[in-house]
Amino acid sequence: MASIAPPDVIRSAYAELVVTDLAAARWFYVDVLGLVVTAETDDALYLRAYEEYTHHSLVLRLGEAPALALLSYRVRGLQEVDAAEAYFRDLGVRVQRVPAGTTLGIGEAVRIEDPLGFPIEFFYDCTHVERLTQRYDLQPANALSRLDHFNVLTPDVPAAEAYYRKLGFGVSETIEDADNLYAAWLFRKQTVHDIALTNGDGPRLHHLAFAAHERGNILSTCDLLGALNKQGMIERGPGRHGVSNAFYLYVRDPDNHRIELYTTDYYTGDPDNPTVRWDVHDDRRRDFWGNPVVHSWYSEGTVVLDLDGKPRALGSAAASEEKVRVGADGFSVAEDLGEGKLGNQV
Ligand SMILES: O=S(=O)(O)c1ccc(O)c(O)c1
Ligand SMILES: [Fe+2]
Repeated sequence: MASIAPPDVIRSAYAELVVTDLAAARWFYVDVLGLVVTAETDDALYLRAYEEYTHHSLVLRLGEAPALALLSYRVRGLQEVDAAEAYFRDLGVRVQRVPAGTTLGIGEAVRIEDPLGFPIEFFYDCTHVERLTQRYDLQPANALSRLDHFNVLTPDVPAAEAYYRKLGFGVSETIEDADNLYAAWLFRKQTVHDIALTNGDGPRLHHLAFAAHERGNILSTCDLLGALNKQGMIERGPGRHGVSNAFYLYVRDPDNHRIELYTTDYYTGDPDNPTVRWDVHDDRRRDFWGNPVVHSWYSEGTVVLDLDGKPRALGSAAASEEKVRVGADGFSVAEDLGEGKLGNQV
């Protein structure tokens, strides 16, 4: 029997995070990161970045405990929402068809619990709102332009990569060695990734990333956090990634969700775009300047909910990149060298 074609996914479009203090989250995402409020209710905030005309790219919903409630992809038309329903019913995963307005601003959609254990949505119709690309009168120094990607923790990266390749995603970069595939970056839009797969106990969310137009926007967030004496919210960076070539900063929000600010990756739109394969022993892979990766970046992630809002149990990862002896991480080599010495110091 002919296999059913996957839905035509355009891009990673929005995520819904559960936060335990909506006012604290509003301060962080609006007053500090500068996201724009499209809509606000007693228990939810609908936020977007300056280049976005679709209703939102981030929903913050008040709840008991921090969690990821949904990762949502936009597809190329309502017929692709139908295609998503057919594809995933055939795949045998849990599928829900939800009416327009289930999420404010979003039309009819299909929601699934994907084979990796994540709550995923596919939609097309949505409310259009003012695109603020040239509203320089509103934009702060650290303005963000758009949601760029999701990064998820999963115990079986090879299986996850195969699942997303079957969904029509291209593989832009990987981190591997002879025995393991530790991480993979996959795309539908013509940049490095819409989804990245990070080896670790999962399903958990590793981070959501927003793109900025230039490094200065990201450095302004660093300066703002310092000025507010909130520099402790910076987890990793600023720096230059090896994988993706992007300039980056990772911050943790009041509920410890990880947000990446990201700029200047590269075009991947030609059909023969080559996959960049990094050896896990190359200490430029995670930070091109060889700066160490902090332990929390490897070990911590956000709990994921199922479609009933219940936290998912975790599967444990077999291999661990963190344990591979690499100078850049400092951390792993330092363990070998005893107290205080960084592996990349002579
Ligand atoms: O740290 S990595 O260089 O592997 C990296 C590359 C791109 C990303 O978006 C990321 O979060 C992490
Ligand atoms: Fe990222």
